[in-house]
Amino acid sequence: MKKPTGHIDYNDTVINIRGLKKSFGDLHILRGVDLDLYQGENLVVLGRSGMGKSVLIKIISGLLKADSGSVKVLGREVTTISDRDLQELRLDIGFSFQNSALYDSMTVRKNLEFPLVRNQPKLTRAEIDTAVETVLDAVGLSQTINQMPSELSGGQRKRIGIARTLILQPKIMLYDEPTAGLDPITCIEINDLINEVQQRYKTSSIIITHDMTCAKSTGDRIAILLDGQFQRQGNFDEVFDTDDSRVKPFYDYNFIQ
Ligand SMILES: Nc1ncnc2c1ncn2[C@@H]1O[C@H](COP(=O)(O)OP(=O)(O)OP(=O)(O)O)[C@@H](O)[C@H]1O
Repeated sequence: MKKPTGHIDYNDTVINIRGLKKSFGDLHILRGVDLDLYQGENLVVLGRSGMGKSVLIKIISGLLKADSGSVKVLGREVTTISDRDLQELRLDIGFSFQNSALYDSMTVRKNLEFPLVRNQPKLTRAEIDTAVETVLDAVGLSQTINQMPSELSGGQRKRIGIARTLILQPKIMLYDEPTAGLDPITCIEINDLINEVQQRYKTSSIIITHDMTCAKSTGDRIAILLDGQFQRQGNFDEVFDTDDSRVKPFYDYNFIQ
């Protein structure tokens, strides 16, 4: 499916990162990262393994602490935020993990209800049912409501994982390698779903991927993390219009070999 033209507001940002640094001992991973995410935008983050892409989104969502720099998410400075405010902010951030992180002992329905019941205890049974049915419909898996995760394919688990994130109606989605380990057809379906989520839920998203088809079909903008900083940003064609030997292999490996 062709990428739909979104509703990106380039006058409004939901994430602003300036001078972000993070080291683990002598390993200097993020070395002064600057990045903005615009309202309604899908931003794809590329970079070699170990460059710190996952560390970056963990810092954005408050799962890891920055060493220095500023990380503003929906106007809140997460480097100095209180635990209570962070908990509240996290409700606006949907984190789609690589392994889908479903509870294997619960049905799809229970998996989807779980974050709702925990975070919105006053909802009625009917409101919970409607919310579950709505997100399942959004990811095209209404028929799986009573199934166990073990009965689902990898692509279906990925979709349910995304649905479970969407049920809290986050403003920001963070996707960590959404197509990893999936066959090419299922990858295309997940890419389409990411674009549908952007349109339907008006989310702003960061998508970490090594999959160039995913980058091309979901990214309004691509940012490449090189040596601890974002050194190339632009649309897909712009970032790969280069002879930089650190950048070209991403493209060549996927599209030429
Ligand atoms: N909690 C931690 N403690 C120590 N080192 C860590 C921690 N988290 C990440 N690292 C290190 O930081 C580096 C960056 O890790 P990260 O997972 O962000 O890489 P990545 O760019 O997402 O890689 P990949 O593409 O392989 O997923 C790695 O060397 C990793 O070992």
